[in-house]
Amino acid sequence: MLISCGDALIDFVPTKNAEGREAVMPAVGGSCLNVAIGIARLGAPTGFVGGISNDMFGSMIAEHAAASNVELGFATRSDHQTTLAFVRIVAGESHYAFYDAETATRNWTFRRGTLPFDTVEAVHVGSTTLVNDQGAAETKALIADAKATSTISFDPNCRPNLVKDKPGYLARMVEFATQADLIKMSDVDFAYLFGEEPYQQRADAMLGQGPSLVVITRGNNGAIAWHAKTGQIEVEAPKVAVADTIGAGDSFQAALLFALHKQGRLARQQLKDISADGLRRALSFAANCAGLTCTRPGADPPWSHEISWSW
Ligand SMILES: OC[C@H]1O[C@](O)(CO)[C@@H](O)[C@@H]1O
Repeated sequence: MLISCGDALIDFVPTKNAEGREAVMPAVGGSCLNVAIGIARLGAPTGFVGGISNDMFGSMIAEHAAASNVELGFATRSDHQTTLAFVRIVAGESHYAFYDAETATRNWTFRRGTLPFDTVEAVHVGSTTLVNDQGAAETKALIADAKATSTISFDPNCRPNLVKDKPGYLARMVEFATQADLIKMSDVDFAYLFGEEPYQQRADAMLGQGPSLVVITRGNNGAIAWHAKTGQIEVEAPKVAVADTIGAGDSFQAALLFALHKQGRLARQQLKDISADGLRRALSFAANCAGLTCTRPGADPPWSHEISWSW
């Protein structure tokens, strides 16, 4: 099975009501839950680790995840409120205002011994969970136990307005990156973390510290990957009518992990040995799944019956 560990929340997605006035639509989100939902909908057994509230929004999250076939037995349910994220789209980019003090997402603990790591092919971590000290510490403990048997996937999914101490956050992101086998980030995240540094230079530095695959997604400009064995591979994004980009990167990550799983290339050594052709197919599959997600509002990754391309 695959595990995604981190944030689950409700996004309030901008829309218009029948009179054309501004309105918001609640939609289940949170990068790490989106990744779990994306993998499960494509058809691989997937569990979610993180906090889910017992409140009304928490029930909405749990029902939505379960309906997408995500195993929730490893999640921590609590009476803390659900994190809420209000989204505004500015020049095509999603901006988030988080209501996240003392929420269920922050009050999650990794319960040692409860996860069957010997049957877990990969663990995905990242996003807003890593902004606060407790979430980062719990995630580190989970990685320490998972690392011997499972591939570690990481997406910083930076949300700058949550970051209070940027140098500390940057150091933490670099530390998580060195723990990962597979790193994916958007071009916007890259610019936030590393400024004008050339992609290739940073990717090479990351590959030298343990990871075997680094991917940068670039919206409608596709994605570029650097792999220790196959070198640089670039794939295009499909041309689509964009509703919004919420969850597109999460959908990309879910589909990439799913494709590698289907190819039998997700385990650490298998990923190191993947062929250029296999990696290109997996990346194209991911770009197509992300494109489909962009055509619908909120984080709504595709189900296997909705896709025609193969991994
Ligand atoms: O996780 C932080 C935010 O990022 C998203 O996952 C999209 O990538 C949203 O659903 C969420 O509000």
